[in-house]
Amino acid sequence: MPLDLARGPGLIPVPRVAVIVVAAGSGTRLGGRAPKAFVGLDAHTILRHALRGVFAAPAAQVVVVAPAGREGDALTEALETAGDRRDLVSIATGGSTRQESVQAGLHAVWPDVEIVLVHDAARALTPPAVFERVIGAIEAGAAGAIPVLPVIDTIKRVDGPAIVAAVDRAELAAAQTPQGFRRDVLDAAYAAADEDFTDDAAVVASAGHPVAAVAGDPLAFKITTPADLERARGLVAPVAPVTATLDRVPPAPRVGVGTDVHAFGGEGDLWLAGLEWQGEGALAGHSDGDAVAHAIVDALLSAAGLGDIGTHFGTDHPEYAGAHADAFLARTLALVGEAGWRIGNVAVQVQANRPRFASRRAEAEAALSAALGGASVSVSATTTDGLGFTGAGEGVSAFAVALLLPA
Ligand SMILES: Nc1ccn([C@@H]2O[C@H](COP(=O)(O)OP(=O)(O)OP(=O)(O)O)[C@@H](O)[C@H]2O)c(=O)n1
Ligand SMILES: C[C@](O)(CO)[C@H](O)COP(=O)(O)O
Repeated sequence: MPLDLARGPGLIPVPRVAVIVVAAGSGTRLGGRAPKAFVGLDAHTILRHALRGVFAAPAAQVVVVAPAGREGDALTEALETAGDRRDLVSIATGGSTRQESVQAGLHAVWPDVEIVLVHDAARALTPPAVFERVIGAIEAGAAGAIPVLPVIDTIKRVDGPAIVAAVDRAELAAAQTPQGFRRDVLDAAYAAADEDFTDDAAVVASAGHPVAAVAGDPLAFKITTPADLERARGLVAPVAPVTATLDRVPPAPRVGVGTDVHAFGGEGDLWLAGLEWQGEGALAGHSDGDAVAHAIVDALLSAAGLGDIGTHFGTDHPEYAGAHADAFLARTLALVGEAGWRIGNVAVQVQANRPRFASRRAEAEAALSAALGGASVSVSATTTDGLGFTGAGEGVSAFAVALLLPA
């Protein structure tokens, strides 16, 4: 039965659509160092690219289903993509199968939502028009609709190494996402499902509902293997000027800058440049106030185009309250690595009357380098001839520069 709603200039409300973005898979076939959704395509992750397409669709709610432990990062990606639609974002924790992750997302869908689309983050380059076709089919009366592409290869049925039969490919289609359903149909089908299916259309079909097909899009391919990742990276890479060279242009290195300031007045001993300075006054801050480490974090994140320290370590990440440099730097190293970068070098300068760095400079460089996986880190220190707040001994300032190279 069609949803009894039509688009009109303020007369009849349009049905409210939620998009569940399942991003909790591990990506074993990709073989990456991070959950697949957090692997970089360019300066941004697969999840960020997927969310761009989702936020371009007419969604009233966007539920991102994240791997356990990565909910904060998923929230960051969603909020940064949402722009002025941040109120639409919800986060859920995924399960060990796609079906469990979808179920977790369904629990987070708001009560007034009438149409639910389920979309693989791994189909990161899906054009917004695909979302519109799926929504349109449901508004027109389908209980469910999925995008499909014709199968282009000749298909055989096999038994081990033996070809058993030819299969008529005209009867086949390759299923993509977003897969959309009337909310009541999807909820009931998921509640009743007693086996594991690879897509939502199969869950709904097992509950006895017909599912319609709409045209898919080649750009909605799923990033599954390293070859898929290369293809996606090629599609998002800026086009090199034809005059530059006939050879492939390698990705350019990127530099970033960061500064941080903390006032004295914290509790306990001072922590600065990854070292504990017993007998020196502590800096105040949400974490340990290590301005040197924080300036380095900002420099690395800015070089990678990943925002700044507030983006990844703000008050919505309570696990970093009181944390020391090693926790901040290790996480930052992972973030830039997942985005496809390795550290060339980092240089940081401290402005402070105290502590005196001369006797511990090598120790500080070693501690910061170790936290950054062995990257080259140089530390310099200066006073400001009694000028400014550092000259008055009120606090510490640090300025860092970082160079990133394509991984
Ligand atoms: N437990 C899972 C498994 C998959 N997915 C999501 O479902 C989509 C399709 O999964 P797919 O990419 O095929 O699976 P992965 O588990 O990510 O990869 P692999 O099978 O290679 O491990 C992806 O966006 C993935 O993040 C999920 O949210 N939770
Ligand atoms: C929903 C889906 O994208 C349909 O193609 C699904 O994730 C497929 O998973 P699989 O890797 O093809 O099993």
